[in-house]
Amino acid sequence: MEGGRRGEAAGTTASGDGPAPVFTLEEVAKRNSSREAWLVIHGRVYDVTRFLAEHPGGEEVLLEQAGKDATESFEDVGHSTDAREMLKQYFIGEVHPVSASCNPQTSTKAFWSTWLIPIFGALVLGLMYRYYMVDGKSS
Ligand code: HEM
Repeated sequence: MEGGRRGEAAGTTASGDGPAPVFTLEEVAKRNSSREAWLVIHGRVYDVTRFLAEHPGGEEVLLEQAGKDATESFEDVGHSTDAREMLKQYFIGEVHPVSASCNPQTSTKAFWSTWLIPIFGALVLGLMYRYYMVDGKSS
């Protein structure tokens, strides 16, 4: 496959064994131009610089996402299995877990799921308990 050959020829750093390099979101954010374009998809960092001109969806959309977490846009397009396979060629490392949790996008989501929803659930349960207990006693 042509795509595979290109990936190997460029000697992708993280394709071998051993732990993958870890990057913070700040490091990724600096690579946001056609000179150097990195993006994050599902917590993994991809260097798409040499893919810009080849992307079937165009260079524009990749540059728009460069330096950022592109998971949502990548998934919204409904990329094929082939496209997902291609990701491997551009993989350069993982996102630092702490820097990822500082990402305003994900941390807002984490806040809702880890705190607000359980607190709300507990409140509803508490109210229901009170309501039924009081009701039960009075009748
Ligand atoms: C390294 C990451 C990416 C790879 C390897 C990739 C690969 C591909 C491939 C192979 C296609 C052809 C259709 C398919 O097979 O699904 C495609 C289409 C497309 N991609 Fe990407 N893509 C990447 C990231 C993105 C991102 C971040 C966006 C942001 C919006 C995007 C937007 C699109 C669009 C709009 C199309 C055209 C869909 C169409 O015409 O039907 N892609 N991509």
